Amino acid sequence: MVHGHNSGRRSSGAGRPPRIGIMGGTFDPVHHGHLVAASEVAHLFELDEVVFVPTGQPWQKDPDKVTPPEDRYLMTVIATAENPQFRVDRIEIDRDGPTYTIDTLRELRSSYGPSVELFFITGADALGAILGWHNADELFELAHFVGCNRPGHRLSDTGLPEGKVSLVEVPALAISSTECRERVRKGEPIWYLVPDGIVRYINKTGLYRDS
Ligand SMILES: Nc1ncnc2c1ncn2[C@@H]1O[C@H](COP(=O)(O)OP(=O)(O)OP(=O)(O)O)[C@@H](O)[C@H]1O
Ligand SMILES: O=C(O)c1ccc[n+]([C@@H]2O[C@H](COP(=O)([O-])O)[C@@H](O)[C@H]2O)c1
Repeated sequence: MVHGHNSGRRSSGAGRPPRIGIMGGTFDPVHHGHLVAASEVAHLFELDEVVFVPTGQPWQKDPDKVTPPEDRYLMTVIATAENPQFRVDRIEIDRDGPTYTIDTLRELRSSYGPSVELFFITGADALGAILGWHNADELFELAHFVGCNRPGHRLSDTGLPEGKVSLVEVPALAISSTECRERVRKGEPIWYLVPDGIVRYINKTGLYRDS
């Protein structure tokens, strides 16, 4: 198990460089689709740790429709707290300006050290849009990308650099944050779509009720 950012010089228990997964997302709210994808990729790629990175200011989304970062961060902490292999990083929440994955990968690469292998985990929809991300070309030099299937989205690596992307099948969960928010707004249950603690956090704070 790898703890903290300065563990890059250590080898993992398997005697190889540590392998760190990075699960970036708006997590508005975090749901079981995110958690299953992270867990399955951790298993398939023998990751030592998965770092969940809630976005600060997702520049391709309408800022008026995105929940404050601190709520999204707290929900991600609650959802991942029981898994010793998962942790949450504030790196994007605490950075000013629009959130670019390239900045996050540069920072994580520099704090973990050069020997660590980084795997950025995305769903099929995010992977399909990756060429429109800030400094897209450089992304693939800093991490290996793992694309996961997602109901309603075609999983493809067409146009992406060879050898830099893996496509994997994870147990398909037709859950989206949009649907969770909409269900809360309509007074419908979201039990079992998200961890129990997220239902309670949303009930306690009143999030999504009037949006
Ligand atoms: N059900 C799912 N299965 C696999 N990957 C998923 C699933 N839901 C989200 N992801 C992936 O997790 C990452 C973060 O997603 P995000 O936080 O935007 O959730 P979302 O459900 O897509 O949200 P929204 O509906 O608000 O767009 C993205 O790479 C996305 O593709
Ligand atoms: O770097 C970018 O330009 C960029 C543009 C869109 C999305 N991303 C990242 O992709 C991940 C999933 O984003 P989203 O919008 O589907 O929650 C998350 O880590 C975002 O920061 C990154």
